[in-house]
Amino acid sequence: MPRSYKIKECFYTLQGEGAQSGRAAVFLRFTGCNLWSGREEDRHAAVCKFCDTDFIGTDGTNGGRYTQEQCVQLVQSQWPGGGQPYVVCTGGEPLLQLDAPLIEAMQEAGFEVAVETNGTQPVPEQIDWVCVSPKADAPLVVTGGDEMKLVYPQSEASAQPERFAALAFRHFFLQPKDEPGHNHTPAAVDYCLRHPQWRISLQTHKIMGIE
Ligand SMILES: C[S@@+](CC[C@H](N)C(=O)[O-])C[C@H]1O[C@@H](n2cnc3c(N)ncnc32)[C@H](O)[C@@H]1O
Ligand SMILES: Nc1nc2[nH]cc(C(=O)O)c2c(=O)[nH]1
Ligand code: SF4
Ligand SMILES: [Mg+2]
Repeated sequence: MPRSYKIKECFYTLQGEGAQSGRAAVFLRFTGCNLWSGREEDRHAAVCKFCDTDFIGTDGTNGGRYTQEQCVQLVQSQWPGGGQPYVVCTGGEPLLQLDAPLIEAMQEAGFEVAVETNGTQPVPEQIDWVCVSPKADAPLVVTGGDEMKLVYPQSEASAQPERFAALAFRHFFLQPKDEPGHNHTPAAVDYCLRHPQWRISLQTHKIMGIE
């Protein structure tokens, strides 16, 4: 039996966040995370408490259990043609499942492959774009990449931006934490004004009302 990947959902939209914001992309969302079960009753005790995403199961749009070949076919089926095909692997924590053979198969199909990761798992080196979003109190093993996208604020001292500012990333973003009843954008703006190494990343898909 070939190995299978558990996919929550797969859809075509614009990347809403970070340096690639505005770019058309297929999102491949892997099921499961190592920092939260995904169940609301466990959120208060999770390592990562502010997650905005449902990553349980395989019941989303185009979700399912897929072989490597089926994953590539699914991703290809979402791309409209033209431009540089681009896939963003996210989750949950994609690097619990995404491996070098699947990355290479998507690249052979013409895709540039990006990953959104919490930085707790090693990154296969052939990936084209690495976005790391560290979480307070989770071990950070990925200390370089294309972009650091830190959700701000995280109250814990271990997630202050200063802790990450000297790491080997090309771009440094603060992304205001989306938290019901709070507006964290002014604090993130203020931090960026005082520390020009950092830029703001707004979740523009939420502003636009798209996936
Ligand atoms: C849902 S995560 C999946 C990928 C990976 N597990 C991670 O944390 O990077 C995708 C992105 O959304 C960010 N994110 C999650 N919840 C958020 C929230 N409430 N407000 C702002 N960004 C959030 C994460 O930090 C990460 O950059
Ligand atoms: N449009 C859009 N952009 C995104 N960038 C990162 C996302 C994610 O959930 O990983 C995301 C997402 O869910 N939608
Ligand atoms: S690490 Fe990522 S997917 Fe996991 S709970 Fe946190 S934000 Fe959500
Ligand atoms: Mg999202």
